[in-house]
Amino acid sequence: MLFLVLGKGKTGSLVAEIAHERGHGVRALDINENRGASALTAPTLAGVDTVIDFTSAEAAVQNMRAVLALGSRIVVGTTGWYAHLDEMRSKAQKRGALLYGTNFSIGVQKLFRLTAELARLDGYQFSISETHHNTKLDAPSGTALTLQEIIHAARPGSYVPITSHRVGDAKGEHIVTANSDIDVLELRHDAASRRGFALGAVRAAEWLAKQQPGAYDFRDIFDQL
Ligand SMILES: NC(=O)C1=CN([C@@H]2O[C@H](COP(=O)(O)OP(=O)(O)OC[C@H]3O[C@@H](n4cnc5c(N)ncnc54)[C@H](OP(=O)(O)O)[C@@H]3O)[C@@H](O)[C@H]2O)C=CC1
Ligand SMILES: O=C(O)C1=N[C@H](C(=O)O)C[C@H](O)C1
Repeated sequence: MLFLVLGKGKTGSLVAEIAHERGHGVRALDINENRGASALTAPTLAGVDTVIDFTSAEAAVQNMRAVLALGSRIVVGTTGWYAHLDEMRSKAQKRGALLYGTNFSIGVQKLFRLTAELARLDGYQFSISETHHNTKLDAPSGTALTLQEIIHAARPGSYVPITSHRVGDAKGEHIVTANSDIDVLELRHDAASRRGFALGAVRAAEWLAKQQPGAYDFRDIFDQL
């Protein structure tokens, strides 16, 4: 397959490396080559199976609009753009295809499922802590917001605070804590490197290349990889 990776930063560069290791053709664009989604034209996308975006929230929205308008497929790992989710889902259901996820690590997908199970426990107060590198632009992390949404789905209206920490080059730690008067339960995922995110994104791009137009959340499809 041929993938076009948008963003040559910490994660995008690893996505390109892993896609190449898995035998795919890879092209990559940085901000100077794709400012305002300027590179995302029909000639650039001709022959590309899936575009993969690890840029910024503002750029990702511009990139999704351009890719979907041309009827192409895009995997979006970038976080912080979810105020535009309904718009992007509706565009992708008509033309192209979109797969998005706050976290492409399979370990975190398991954490999501375990959190849904834990959140069914009565008599506990839930809280979330996330720790990332100090160049991260969004807070709370997309993953922490997903964890909060999962707990709210089980316990509507409950107070679930998120604490964000920014430390050195921390790759991404998420802790879900359930506190009662008699005990404390914790679920913790700590990324040792960015490889889990990048590998998940490449596998998602391989999967999306074979799908019909539509909008897909990585949480709903990772079992199919
Ligand atoms: N879903 C997941 O599993 C994961 C999600 N993420 C998310 O991915 C995003 C990127 O993270 P990370 O790699 O750490 O960030 P980086 O800042 O290291 O990389 C982002 C890169 O994208 C570049 N860029 C900005 N706009 C464009 C554009 N229009 N076209 C091409 N490149 C562009 C930036 O350039 P410049 O710096 O010059 O602006 C930068 O080099 C974040 O939102 C992060 O939260 C990260 C890891 C896992
Ligand atoms: O910016 C990051 O680095 C990460 N961002 C994602 C998020 O916001 O949850 C996923 C992962 O934790 C790494």
